[in-house]
Amino acid sequence: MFTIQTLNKISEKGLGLLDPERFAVKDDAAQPEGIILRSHKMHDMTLPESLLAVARAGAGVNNIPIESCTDKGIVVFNTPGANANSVKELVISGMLLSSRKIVEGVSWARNLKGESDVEKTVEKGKKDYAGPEIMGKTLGVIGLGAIGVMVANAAADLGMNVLGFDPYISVDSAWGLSAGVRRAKSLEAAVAECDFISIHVPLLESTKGMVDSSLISRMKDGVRILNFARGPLVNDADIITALESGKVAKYITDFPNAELLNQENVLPIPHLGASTPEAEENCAVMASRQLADYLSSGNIKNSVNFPSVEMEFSTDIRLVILNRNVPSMVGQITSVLADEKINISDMINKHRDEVAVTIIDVDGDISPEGVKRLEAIEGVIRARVIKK
Ligand SMILES: NC(=O)c1ccc[n+]([C@@H]2O[C@H](COP(=O)([O-])OP(=O)(O)OC[C@H]3O[C@@H](n4cnc5c(N)ncnc54)[C@H](O)[C@@H]3O)[C@@H](O)[C@H]2O)c1
Ligand SMILES: O=C(O)CC[C@@H](O)C(=O)O
Repeated sequence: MFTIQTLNKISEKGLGLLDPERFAVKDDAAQPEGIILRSHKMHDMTLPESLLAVARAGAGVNNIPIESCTDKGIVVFNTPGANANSVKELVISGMLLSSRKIVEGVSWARNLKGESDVEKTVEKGKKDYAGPEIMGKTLGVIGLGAIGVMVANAAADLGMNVLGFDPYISVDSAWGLSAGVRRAKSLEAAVAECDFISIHVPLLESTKGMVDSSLISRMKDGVRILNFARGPLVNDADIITALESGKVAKYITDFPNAELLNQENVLPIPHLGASTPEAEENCAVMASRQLADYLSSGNIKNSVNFPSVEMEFSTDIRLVILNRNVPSMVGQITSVLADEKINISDMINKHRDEVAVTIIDVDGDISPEGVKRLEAIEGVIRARVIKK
């Protein structure tokens, strides 16, 4: 039986896939083997010794201490693309809301409650809430992954001129882009001629503060910037200065904070990008499946810190070993098994950057001492036995 701890509310559509005979799902557990979460920040948490895997029901993993997880042999998963459509729809709404003064107009109309001739006042006052269409305007999309590609394509379908920038674009994303999306050769070139700029990159040391005064100075006056990726990608002090001078007309952000709320031209959205039943279910289903598969078979799909690996069971007993990607690991592991007189039925070894995964199906049982000998090999991070 594996214990799965949930650190946020996770859709039952996903958790319901976890067989109750094999998985106990709890929101409080001292020694869980698995964790499923959304935006809960794990950085201050002591990682339990029992923890084998963390599944992020979502895309961003900046709330998870990835390096510590890797060092402790904890496999971290995310759910690429599972909430992309939900974010795309909100980005398109964000462009429309900020261009057409819809929020201001709605708020004005609500305040007419109780007035005698509302129809007449509406027709007279509506001129203050006119705003331009987005068709024919230029959008710059920074980051062309699951969300960026969908945003770029939807904007092109709405008749916008779209420029995309992503120096690390994947082959799949490049194939998925509409022919109408133009490629910008640099970040500066991507933003220079845009009426709207939408950011869709992960929060990393290298992307933190990427929208700062220097980049803003390259933009058109009156540009509207959309941030549905992560707050710290935009330098708050610099965007506030630009909003106050009118250089930036609107900042539409899914990550409001106290300072930004003081700004009239900030459109604050309470992190609703992935808050649709569809996205919540897609993410929960994907996260639950990936976590259950790893715990019960050692197979890995969509991990952000260990390689993908998959092998059908060929016997009833399987060893899953997470190790450093250094020479002679497989030789040392198999010689321990030979010493223990254990026959290997099938085996796979995959590496990614500094780490590797070795799955070995064996014919006989392996003793706890045998597992300890495997774990004692320098470079082995973790070894465990799975019985089918
Ligand atoms: N608001 C929300 O609720 C919500 C929901 C989902 C994702 N997100 C955020 O959006 C981000 C993107 O999500 P995704 O699903 O598209 O991820 P993704 O991994 O599919 O795409 C990210 C893209 O950014 C590109 N990239 C990385 N560094 C770059 C740089 N310096 N310049 C340009 N491009 C760069 C990558 O090559 C990749 O193509 C996530 O990391 C997450 O932080 C927010
Ligand atoms: O779970 C959420 O509501 C937000 C998820 C989102 O920020 C993500 O990175 O996928």
